[in-house]
Amino acid sequence: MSMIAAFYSNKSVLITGATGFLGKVLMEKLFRTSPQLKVIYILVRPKSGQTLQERVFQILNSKLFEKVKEVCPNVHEKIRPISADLNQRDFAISKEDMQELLSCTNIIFHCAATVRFDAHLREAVQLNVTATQQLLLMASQMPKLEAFIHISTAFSNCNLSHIDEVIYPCPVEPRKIIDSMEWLDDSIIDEITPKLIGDRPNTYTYTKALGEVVVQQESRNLNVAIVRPSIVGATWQEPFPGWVDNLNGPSGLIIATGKGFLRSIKATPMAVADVIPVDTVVNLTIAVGWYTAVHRPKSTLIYHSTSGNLNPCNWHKMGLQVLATIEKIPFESAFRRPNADFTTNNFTTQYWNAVSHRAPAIIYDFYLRLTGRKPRMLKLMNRLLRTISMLEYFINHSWEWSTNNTEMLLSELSPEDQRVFNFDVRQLNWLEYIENYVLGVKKYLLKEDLAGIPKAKQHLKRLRNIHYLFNTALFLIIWRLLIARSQMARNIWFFIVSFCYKFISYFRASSTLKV
Ligand SMILES: CCCCCCCCCCCCCCCCCCCCCCCCCC(=O)SCCNC(=O)CCNC(=O)[C@H](O)C(C)(C)COP(=O)(O)OP(=O)(O)OC[C@H]1O[C@@H](n2cnc3c(N)ncnc32)[C@H](O)[C@@H]1OP(=O)(O)O
Ligand SMILES: NC(=O)C1=CN([C@@H]2O[C@H](COP(=O)(O)OP(=O)(O)OC[C@H]3O[C@@H](n4cnc5c(N)ncnc54)[C@H](OP(=O)(O)O)[C@@H]3O)[C@@H](O)[C@H]2O)C=CC1
Repeated sequence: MSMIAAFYSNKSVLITGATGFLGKVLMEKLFRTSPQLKVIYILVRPKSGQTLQERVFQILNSKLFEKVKEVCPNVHEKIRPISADLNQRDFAISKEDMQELLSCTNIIFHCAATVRFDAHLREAVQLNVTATQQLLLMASQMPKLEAFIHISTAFSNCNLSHIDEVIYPCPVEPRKIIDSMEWLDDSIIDEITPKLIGDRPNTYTYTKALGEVVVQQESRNLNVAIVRPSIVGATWQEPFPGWVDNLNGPSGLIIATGKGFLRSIKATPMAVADVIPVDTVVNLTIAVGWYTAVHRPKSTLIYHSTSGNLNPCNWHKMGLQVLATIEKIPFESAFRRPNADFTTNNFTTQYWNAVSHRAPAIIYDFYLRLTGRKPRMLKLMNRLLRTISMLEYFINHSWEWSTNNTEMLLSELSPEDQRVFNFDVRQLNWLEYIENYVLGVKKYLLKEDLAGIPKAKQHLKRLRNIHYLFNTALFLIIWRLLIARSQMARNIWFFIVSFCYKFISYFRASSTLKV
């Protein structure tokens, strides 16, 4: 029997961010491996016109939860959604709910965050720093609490190239930042943001670093641990390979490549692509919860959930495998034939953005206008290029993360736990993983049926013919213009024609001689 699974039986777990990508997989795994778990409280806000119950219902009825329902048929009774908004004071939780949380919670997994790279500093501080501080305050009033697990990111210190499993100090104290956000107006915050974030690329990584310092400073006598995942990708094995449900990280770029929108990207091909499957992160997180509660380490331990130092893959290999898979399993209704390349400097990037991204979008918009429809492709392309410019930092740098604590934890697990909560990334076969990832993007994100593959292939053939036709027409037009206007072009043309004529005549003559 798995010791970790047994540990979670009869426990009351509190998860923030349970409706997010990582949170859903965490909840699924906890229920599947510990069906005797007492309850999972999830802090949820109503969203997109859906009530809490409707949101939970939607999650439980998704494909991700199919296996759970087999082992834990009453799973819906064990999820207790609590109305909460982490941006509000006391999270806007009702008194009764707060009382229940304070008196019953055994383990907290704090996953909620804003992961947007362009979030305004005030918004990012509120969710990634202030809410963490408030949650710690709440946790300190929970008599039954055994462990508080905070999910951060491996990029919280991306201004360094070698990152250890320690908390690095921030030049300005998080408390001062929290206070100043309350009285500074937006224009002043906008002005000081670049100075505060320094050599980090965005407010996200900066506020996640502040969040870690808050965890260290305000954890009092709680058992606290921090998990730092790198770029979280689709599931590797569980509950099934390739599951993904949002566009973050590589997923959006895989779609953009497969649909033929993204044809080139500025990247360092040999830089490490530190992607980590979401189920690996979740297995580590659950094991960290167990270890922190049972072994009560004296200090806050940080665990890196990264792949680069144990089983590295680079962007070149990843890109090639993405393209190879898309060729086998094409996406439907592609805009152009998928054929992406890496550029390495600003000039070639700008050139290919103009020629390969914006020009076809302008031509397509022209076609839409001619056929009486509203042009939309250039707008879409500009948004994609803006998104890519924000991700570029992460595909043009390499980092080294030490994984001593993660490896120590792996060695502490029984063989059964190592199997059930496998986070040994050395066993990951990248080519297989990427293939399943692309397939998962097609099935679960784009919701495309595999029966449509022959039609998608047919569409790509049509696009190839249009491409050839377009290039031939373009060549003929340019040639016609040149011939009409330039004596030199005419001379070159006559030289080529006479050269070809002589060449053919020579071959004819030599073959006649042989006969
Ligand atoms: C030799 C040949 C080789 C061949 C070569 C082949 C080459 C081909 C290669 C093939 C691929 C190989 C893999 C390479 C992947 C590398 C990825 C690295 C990522 C690392 C990041 C992780 C680091 C840190 C990890 C962490 O710790 S944190 C988690 C990560 N956090 C995020 O990833 C949030 C990012 N996003 C935002 O920050 C917001 O999205 C925002 C951008 C502000 C826009 O924001 P906004 O414009 O306001 O609006 P949105 O609604 O958000 O989006 C607006 C529109 O863009 C769409 N769209 C949103 N996203 C994405 C996305 N990703 N990718 C694409 N599209 C996206 C959305 O569909 C919407 O489209 P539309 O509706 O217009 O049609
Ligand atoms: N995805 C990645 O590549 C990586 C993620 N991480 C970390 O993992 C954690 C989870 O990320 P991920 O699942 O990808 O992110 P998602 O964006 O998918 O999920 C974020 C979660 O936070 C919740 N949330 C946001 N704002 C509020 C609020 N005001 N009140 C209540 N809940 C709120 C969201 O709820 P709602 O559904 O209502 O919006 C959602 O459940 C984060 O801490 C992130 O920093 C770390 C490294 C990489």
